[in-house]
Amino acid sequence: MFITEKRAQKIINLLKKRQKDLQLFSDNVSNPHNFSAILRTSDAVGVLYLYYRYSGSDKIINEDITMGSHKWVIHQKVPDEKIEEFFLSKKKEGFQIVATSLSEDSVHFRKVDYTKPTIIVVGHELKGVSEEILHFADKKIIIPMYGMAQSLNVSVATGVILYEAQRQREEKGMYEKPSLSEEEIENILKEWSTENVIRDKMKKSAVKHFLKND
Ligand SMILES: C[S@@+](CC[C@H](N)C(=O)[O-])C[C@H]1O[C@@H](n2cnc3c(N)ncnc32)[C@H](O)[C@@H]1O
Repeated sequence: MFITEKRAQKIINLLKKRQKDLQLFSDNVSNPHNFSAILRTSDAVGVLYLYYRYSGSDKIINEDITMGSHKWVIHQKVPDEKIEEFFLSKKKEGFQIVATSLSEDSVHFRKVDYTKPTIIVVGHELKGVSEEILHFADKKIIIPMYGMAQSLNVSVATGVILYEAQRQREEKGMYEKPSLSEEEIENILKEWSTENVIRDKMKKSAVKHFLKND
């Protein structure tokens, strides 16, 4: 074990609030600031799984923006050739696919029941969500816009939608009852405890400690 009991308890408490059936898919959000802000909001709302497609070559996570939150959200890249398989398997697992789309046939984002197993799809800064993924959407949603600009920044839009999901889930008491089983919590805790994440943190604090006492 690389962590103290106190820290382990803190992680367990966090995992008890994680909403394993509220997931996010980032369809080629390409600006690391945006992607990192999305990760940070996901952590705040209790999202455990964030999937993403990314074709850029830059590092997609900016740690100055995530402020460490990326360590507590499981983020997995889905390769292009696995997109279809990914969404078909999510549907099979019982997830509704809710994709953002600035089109006229989209419904108001608050008209969706986010207490159901849901995967929310947000899209590229210029191109939006790809047709390929819109094809799998059970619902298309829009945040009403009353200004001059046609759309919101993608990380802002994600925050607005995720906090509506959080509001609905809070109302239903879904943060009071863990969605992860004890076994799942134990496995994630084990993984997070031994991952470089925590070892790095320990190393950093050890370095600080040594520096102080130098
Ligand atoms: C800047 S927008 C993309 C605009 C693009 N021209 C389009 O038509 O989709 C980037 C992403 O932010 C999210 N977004 C921005 N404004 C939104 C809104 N009003 N409703 C829903 N999603 C929005 C969506 O995920 C969108 O794919």
